[in-house]
Amino acid sequence: MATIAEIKNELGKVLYPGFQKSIVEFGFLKDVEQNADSYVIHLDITSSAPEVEEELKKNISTVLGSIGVSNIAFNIKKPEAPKQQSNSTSGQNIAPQIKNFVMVSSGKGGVGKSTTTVNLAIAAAMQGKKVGILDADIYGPNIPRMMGLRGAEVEIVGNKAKPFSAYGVDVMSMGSLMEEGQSLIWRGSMIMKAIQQLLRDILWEDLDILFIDMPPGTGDAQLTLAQSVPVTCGVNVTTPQHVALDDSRRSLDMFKKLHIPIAGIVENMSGFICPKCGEESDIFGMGTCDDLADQYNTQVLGMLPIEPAIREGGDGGKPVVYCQPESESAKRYMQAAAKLVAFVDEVSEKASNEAIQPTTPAGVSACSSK
Ligand SMILES: Nc1ncnc2c1ncn2[C@@H]1O[C@H](COP(=O)(O)OP(=O)(O)OP(=O)(O)O)[C@@H](O)[C@H]1O
Repeated sequence: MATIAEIKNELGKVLYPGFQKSIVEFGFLKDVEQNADSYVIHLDITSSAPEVEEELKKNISTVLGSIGVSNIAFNIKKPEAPKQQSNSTSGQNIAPQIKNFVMVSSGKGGVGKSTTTVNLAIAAAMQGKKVGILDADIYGPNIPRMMGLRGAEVEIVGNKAKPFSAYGVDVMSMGSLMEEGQSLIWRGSMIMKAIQQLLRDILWEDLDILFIDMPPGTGDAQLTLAQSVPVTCGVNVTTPQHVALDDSRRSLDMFKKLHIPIAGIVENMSGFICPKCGEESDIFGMGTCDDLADQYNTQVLGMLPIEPAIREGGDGGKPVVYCQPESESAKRYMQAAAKLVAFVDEVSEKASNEAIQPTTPAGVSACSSK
């Protein structure tokens, strides 16, 4: 007769469908109870998709069968299935009022991902789109500062939070929901819940495009997003040095594995524009992203120079594209946004959301190479 400890130990081998972490690591296993004639496995999962539940039951039965336990009952708590048509791999589309989602990613931190998100989003709004920014960079949420919203109080309506509005764009950030300076150690399950709440519990209006500033790298946040909403396309931000490009490849590979169309690469800190004479000089290299774009069958959306006005705009909450529209950087952001908007329009016209979603079967991680 197996003990509860042995059963829990075996359950540590059961991966959560679509991820490479176990139900125990995610904190989804709540309890194991022994009744007169069965063991009850209590789970609290984040997906409402029936296939996730089925897959879990099957895998748990197999694993426990290997230690001679066959009399199993399940008590699975899960969110209510959304009524809307389901588009993403988990069977969810938790923010159906948003037409398009643009995931802005980078292979590593500090390359200018948030700066790019802010300026591209405002540029798209200036070109007539109804735009929002979701700052999902849980490790360094700095969009509020960049949008001049630092310290602004979140307004709660009913049980939802109302996005801020700045420079013609709706904005919500983890930074506005956490206390300033608060640093959290995020476990996988917390990241998943946080990302889903940022989509579900924020009063997003009907938007043409929601730009999502992701944490750097390729982790649970990216996977959760791709499983929660149909992501229209991804934008990769990198600096031109070859070491940065190597990290970028990981981020671009992630888009491919998640079946997210790649709208393009933004080469940031590409050359330096002298604020005194306006001359452009090469510092980290320029144009190195062209080959990368070719390899991934995509385009370079723009090459943004190191321009003090960009940093000042970010630090001071006065985005360059809006506040200094005559600057070289502002013009390049406008061009990059025009290319991006054209791509978004093309993807959403050509393919139904269903067709552009991750297609990995339950139980196979979207990021595994199997
Ligand atoms: N082209 C640029 N010219 C001048 N300064 C820039 C440029 N791009 C970004 N910066 C500055 O570099 C710093 C880092 O930028 P940002 O916060 O956008 O990077 P990030 O990739 O989002 O970082 P993190 O990984 O911490 O979220 C900021 O101070 C920003 O103002």
